Amino acid sequence: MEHNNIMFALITSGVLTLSLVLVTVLKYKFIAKKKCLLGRHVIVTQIIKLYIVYWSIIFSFFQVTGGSSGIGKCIALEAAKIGANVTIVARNENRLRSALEEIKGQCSYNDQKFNYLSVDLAGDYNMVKTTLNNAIDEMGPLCLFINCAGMAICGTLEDISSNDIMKMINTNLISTIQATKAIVNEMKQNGYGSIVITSSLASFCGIYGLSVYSATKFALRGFAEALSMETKNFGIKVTLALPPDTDTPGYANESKDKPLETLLISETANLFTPEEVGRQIFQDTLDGRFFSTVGFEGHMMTIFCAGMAPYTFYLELICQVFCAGILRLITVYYQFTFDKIIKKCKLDREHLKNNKT
Ligand SMILES: NC(=O)C1=CN([C@@H]2O[C@H](COP(=O)(O)OP(=O)(O)OC[C@H]3O[C@@H](n4cnc5c(N)ncnc54)[C@H](OP(=O)(O)O)[C@@H]3O)[C@@H](O)[C@H]2O)C=CC1
Ligand SMILES: CCCCCCCCCCCCCCCC(=O)[C@@H](N)CO
Repeated sequence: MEHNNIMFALITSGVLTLSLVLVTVLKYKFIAKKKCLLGRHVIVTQIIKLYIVYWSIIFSFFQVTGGSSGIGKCIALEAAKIGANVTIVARNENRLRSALEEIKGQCSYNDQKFNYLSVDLAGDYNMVKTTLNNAIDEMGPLCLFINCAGMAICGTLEDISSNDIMKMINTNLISTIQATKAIVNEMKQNGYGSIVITSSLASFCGIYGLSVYSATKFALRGFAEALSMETKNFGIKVTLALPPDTDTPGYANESKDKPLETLLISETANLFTPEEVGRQIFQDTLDGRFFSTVGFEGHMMTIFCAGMAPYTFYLELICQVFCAGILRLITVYYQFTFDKIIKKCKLDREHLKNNKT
């Protein structure tokens, strides 16, 4: 009996090993033809998947808009670490040059290529298209395009100037639409790649003091879902990045005149470092996920606010189907706390005003 068990165990493990090797060889042989696997559902064991995906990234070309600062720069650093050729895009050349030096410092291979492009992505479309496509001609087929340019100007609607409104619409919405339009055809012709649209948790929940900003970020959600539908049959994956408050230069700038209500409500989803957020966005993009966020509240909101967004794996779909109802109840509690914050800030402001008079 003992002898039979040993034989059975040996034969089973032999068959399993052989089938794993066979699957790997077939996948490797089939997939190796693709220059880039980003977003590909490489259905082999996790270890082999990581090896093949990361192997395919070496010397693949990535473009990161808003890559001279904050979250965009951190994503560019992650790409450089695993061997990608990286181009960062922004307006200010001094910041681009210093960011590029930092990114070069993270490279893993001597012949990785790095470049920067100084262009206003919300400016003339033909200039944007020419600039981005010249870089592609120079650096090779585009594998991953990350839209990270954006900014927030905080304040109640009556306090936001029409100039600020146009600035947020141009920077957050027009720049992403124009930059993506400029490269999408190239990616479709290649038949592979990934596009990241950086929105915000404020695209799931309109926030006091971020009315116009939330509008631009809600719009990016619709843009990402539609783009995902348009590109999925061309082997392209779209990732919608939904960061909570992230401690970047942009965050420091927007905090200068941020209403207390906005600060206290946004704090609900905590404050993260750009490294944490950038690493998560990069990893989720490699995994071909549609939603990318960090933190408990962020993940709860992607389950609750899924709507008609594409799901990436069955567990995510099951959570959305069975948890959306109860999460709706939980959001009532959050709305109750937000209302309390807003009432208290209003009362405090009135007391302060009365004490002054
Ligand atoms: N920080 C946060 O709390 C959160 C940020 N986000 C989003 O993440 C993204 C990055 O934010 P963050 O890292 O804080 O921002 P930063 O201000 O740190 O960086 C923004 C980058 O975008 C570039 N940029 C801005 N406007 C343009 C333009 N018209 N054309 C080309 N490049 C432009 C800037 O460079 P230059 O000025 O030289 O052009 C800079 O490189 C934004 O879309 C933001 O809305 C979302 C949620 C939270
Ligand atoms: C379903 C149960 C959980 C519900 C939790 C609700 C929490 C809402 C918090 C919203 C935080 C918005 C941060 C915006 C950050 C941003 O974009 C600004 N820094 C501008 O850059």
